[in-house]
Amino acid sequence: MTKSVKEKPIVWTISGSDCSGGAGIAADIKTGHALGVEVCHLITANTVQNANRLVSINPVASEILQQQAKVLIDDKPPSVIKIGLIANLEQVKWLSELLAGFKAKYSKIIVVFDPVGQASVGGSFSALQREDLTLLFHYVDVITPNLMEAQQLSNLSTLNPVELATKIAELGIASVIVKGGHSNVLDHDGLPVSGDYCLHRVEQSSISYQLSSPRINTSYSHGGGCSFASALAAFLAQGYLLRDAFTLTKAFINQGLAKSVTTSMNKPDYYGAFEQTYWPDKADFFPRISSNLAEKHQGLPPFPSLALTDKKLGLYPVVDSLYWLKRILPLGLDIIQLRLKNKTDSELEQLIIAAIAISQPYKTRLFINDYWQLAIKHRAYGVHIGQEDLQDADLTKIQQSGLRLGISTHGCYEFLLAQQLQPSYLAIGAIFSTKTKNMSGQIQGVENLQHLLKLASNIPVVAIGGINHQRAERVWQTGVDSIAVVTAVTESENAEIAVKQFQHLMQ
Ligand SMILES: Cc1ncc(COP(=O)(O)OP(=O)(O)O)c(N)n1
Ligand SMILES: Cc1nc(C(=O)O)sc1CCOP(=O)(O)O
Ligand SMILES: [Mg+2]
Repeated sequence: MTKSVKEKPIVWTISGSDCSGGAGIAADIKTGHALGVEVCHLITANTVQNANRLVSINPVASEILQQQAKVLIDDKPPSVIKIGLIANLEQVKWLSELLAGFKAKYSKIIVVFDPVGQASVGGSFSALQREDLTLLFHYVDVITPNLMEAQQLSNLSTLNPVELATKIAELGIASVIVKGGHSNVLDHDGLPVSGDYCLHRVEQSSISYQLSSPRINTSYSHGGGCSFASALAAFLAQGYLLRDAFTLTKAFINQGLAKSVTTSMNKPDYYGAFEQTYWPDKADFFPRISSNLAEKHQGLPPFPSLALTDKKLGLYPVVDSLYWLKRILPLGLDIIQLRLKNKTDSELEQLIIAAIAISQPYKTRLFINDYWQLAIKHRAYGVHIGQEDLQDADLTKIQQSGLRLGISTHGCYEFLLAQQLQPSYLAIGAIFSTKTKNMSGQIQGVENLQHLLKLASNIPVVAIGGINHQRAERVWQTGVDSIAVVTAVTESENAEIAVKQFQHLMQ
């Protein structure tokens, strides 16, 4: 079904027009449409340029921009505003005032700023210095400089993206993404990589995300920077968390660069336009996630498989007591989880010992949630670990003890990172909202589950969160290997019948 304009999130782009059609507004509109958002455009300057040179800038009067903002704000209010070329100080002042008003009235608007400085064909787009933009920085949520722009913004000469981003964040911007497309970093095999770094401040602390991909060489990248920021804006407008919007954006850029390689080969000396393609859905274009967790476990062998011959895992009940285990184990399931919460240490150990003993006579694989030390100690079949516990869990120990490992993920960043660890299965949640656990901000929906399944290697995937009988069919049709449920079994009128109905659906 096609989305109506009303259903589509709206992104405003406030940037310059590139008459050659490769960068600026043209790139923003093509990117937005490729990714399913509506784009309104306020043109800050009418540039004269072609593939070889930048001839002139020609700013548009702020009064016209203000009139455009005024007629659009009630008619097509933005979820995200993407800012590109700002041509002069008068525009900085106008934009700062506009954003101050919007931020006061519509607190959810996200502002993404791509600080367009140098033209890639040579020449400068604007004489504005970092100091001239100070006022504007107050209203920017995410800034996306390349390495050169990051050096200008930070007043540092280093090429280290961490140092650059940290310094830029001091300007008062919550999230800084330093694009590494122009860096000279090599991977372990001496091949050039393109690494992007994101520093994200949340309240008093900060989180960082680092993505890397093999460098794609093409001379058709004109407008790639604008497309990066507008893709990020489009994903954020669709409700993706920053880490997922960042990952999807990197994949979109890789996909576009790869597409233009063939064109580039025909005309190697011509500087052509970046190709905006479509929703990134090929695993090959998604980046590698660099993180302490991934580095720590590099070289760790895959976790043991679930040895599922050629059938799917099917229904995966997650229960919180021995009562439920005893009731459900005789129903012929391939997998079950004991998820204990709010127990004392001695209660936990006794319950886990008993659960393992009770499940012995059955073919059902018993996973213990959270308590990996006890699962190892008492030789459970497997352990399920969530994102909060993943950093501290000793995966090497779990691996060496022969336990199977399941990992929870919520969105493409966590999914790709967990997949790099090669667990026995990956869970994706929450598919729908659920009363069992507070998953706000992490609801995937069936459409996103479908996108994530395209990134899956041969590791079985479990869908979890808010899945009941009514919703199960749609979820099962995506091709997942298993559906995990809590309340659809434990709060059903008759658990045995509920299990049978799910089993029937997943035959
Ligand atoms: C199959 C499956 N998927 C996800 C979860 C959630 O695990 P986690 O993120 O560790 O959260 P808690 O269950 O500990 O609240 C799960 N248990 N099982
Ligand atoms: C325990 C749990 N983990 C989730 C995740 O997304 O990681 S969702 C969830 C709750 C599942 O319960 P119900 O089937 O009752 O909705
Ligand atoms: Mg947990």
